[in-house]
Amino acid sequence: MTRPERGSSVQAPGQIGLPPVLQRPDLPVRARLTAGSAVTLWIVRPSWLWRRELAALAVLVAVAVAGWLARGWLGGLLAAGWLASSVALIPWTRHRAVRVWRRGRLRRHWDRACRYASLTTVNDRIPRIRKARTVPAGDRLLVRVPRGATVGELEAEAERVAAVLRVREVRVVRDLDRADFAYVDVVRRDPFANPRDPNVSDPIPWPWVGGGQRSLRDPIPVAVDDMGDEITMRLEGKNILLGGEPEAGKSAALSLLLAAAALDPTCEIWGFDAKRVELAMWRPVMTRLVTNDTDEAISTMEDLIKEMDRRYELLESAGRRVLAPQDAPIILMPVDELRFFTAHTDKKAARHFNSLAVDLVARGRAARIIAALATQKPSSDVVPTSLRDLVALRWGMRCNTRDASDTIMGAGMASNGFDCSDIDRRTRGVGLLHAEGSMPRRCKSYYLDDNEIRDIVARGAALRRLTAGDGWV
Ligand SMILES: Nc1ncnc2c1ncn2[C@@H]1O[C@H](COP(=O)(O)OP(=O)(O)OP(=O)(O)O)[C@@H](O)[C@H]1O
Repeated sequence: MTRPERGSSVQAPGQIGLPPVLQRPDLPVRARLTAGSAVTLWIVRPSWLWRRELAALAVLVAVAVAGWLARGWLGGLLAAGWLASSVALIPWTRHRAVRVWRRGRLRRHWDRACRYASLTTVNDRIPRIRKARTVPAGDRLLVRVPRGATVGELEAEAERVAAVLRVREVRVVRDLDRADFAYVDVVRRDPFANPRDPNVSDPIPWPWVGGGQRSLRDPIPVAVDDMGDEITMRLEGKNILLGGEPEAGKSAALSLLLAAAALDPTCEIWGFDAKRVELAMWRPVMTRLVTNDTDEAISTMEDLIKEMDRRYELLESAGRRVLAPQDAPIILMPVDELRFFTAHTDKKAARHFNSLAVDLVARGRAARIIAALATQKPSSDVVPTSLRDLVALRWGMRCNTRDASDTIMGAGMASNGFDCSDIDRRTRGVGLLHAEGSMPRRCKSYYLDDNEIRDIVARGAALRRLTAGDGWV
C-alpha cells in the first residue's frame, strides 16, 4: 500500500449522497493510555522538569516540620520564614536561586517547544539542553539530539520552536566535531537597539584604543556579535569588502582597520579617499593618500602593482613561496568610496582602474598587499563580480535592497536569511560580517570618535619615527 503524502486527505468510502468524509491517514495512531504511561506522562515527566523547585519546596517543608516538632506551629512558621528570607536577602543565594529557577523555566519551555515541533523520537526523547548561558540577545544553548534524530531536523523546525518559545528567532548551528551536538541561539531581543533612545546607536569602545604598539598580523578586534562575543579579523593574506547605504557605518568600520595598521609601525598605508575627509585624519601615518583624482589613483595602483611584482621577483630569486615579515612590510590599501573610481564617468579611466584593482586583489594577497574596499552603492556596476568574488571577507552594513545586500555578501545569501536590508536603519554600525569558512554573523562594529582617532594617529606617527631610527618621539 502506498503511503499518502503528509497532510494530504483522502475520501473515505461512504454512503452515496452523504458529504465526503476527510480522513488524515498520516496522523500517527495513539497508543492506548495505560496506567504506567499515564503516570509517566502526567506525574514523572512534569516532576522531572520541576525537580529543582520541588526539591526547594521539600527542604522548606522539612525545615518547617522540624520547627513545628521543636516549638509548635509558631516555630514551624518562623523556621520556614527564616529560611526563605535568608535565601532572598543574601545576594549570593538570591542570584543562585534566581539562576536555577530561570534555567528550569528555560528547560520546561524548551521541552514544550520541541514536543509541539514534533521533534520527539519514537521512544519519546527530545533534544536535551546540556549547557545554557545568558547572552545579550537571549540564551545560547548547547543541545544534544537523541539517538535516531539529527541536528538537521532541529534546524528545519527552528521557526516552529521559535514560535512556541515566543522569541524573535532560533538559530541552530551543528557542532563541527560532534554530529549529535548543536549550538542553539534563542534570540529574544535586539541587543543593539538602544532602549533609552532607539534613534541613537550607543558606541562600543574599541579594546585597543588605549594600547601601544600592535601587529597587523594579530587578530584585530572589530565587532561584537549579538551573542556578546567579540569578533576578530586576521587581515594578513586577505582582502575585505565593506558595503552599505550612506551613514550605515562603513567608514567607522574601516577606521578600525586603519587604527590597527596605524599602531603597527612596520605597516604601510596607501589610501584612496574620493570624499577627501574620510581618510584625511590618518594622513600622518600614511605612505600615500590619493583623493578624487582618477589619474593619480591609476598611477598609484600601477606603483602598487610594480611593488607587488618586485616582491614576487624577490620570492622567485630566494626560491620561496611565502614572504617573511622581514622581506617587506604589509601594505594596507583602504579605498573609501569605491564607486568614484570603479564607476567613474570617464569610462576609459574606470575600466583601467578596475582591471588594475582586479589584478592587485587577485595577486596581492601573497605579496602582503591587503585591499579594504568600501562602497555606499553596492551594485554590480560599482563592485564588478570579477572583483567581489576575489575578496574573502565581506562586511555588509544596512542596505536598501536584497540585491544590494547580495552584491556584498554573495549571490543567494539574502534568500538564505543573510539579508542586510533587514537591519534596522537606526542601529548604525550593525552589519553582517562574512569571514571565510563560516556563516555571516550579525554584529556591531566598535567605534572610534575623532579624538580617539587623533590620539591613535599621534601614537602611530611616533611609533613610525621610533622604528625609523629617530631617537625621539
Ligand atoms: N559602530 C558604531 N557605533 C555607533 N555609532 C556608529 C557606528 N558606526 C557608525 N555610527 C554612527 O553613524 C554615523 C555614520 O557612520 P559612517 O560615517 O561610518 O557611515 P558611512 O556608511 O561611512 O556613511 P557614508 O557612506 O555617508 O560615508 C557616524 O557618524 C556615527 O555617529
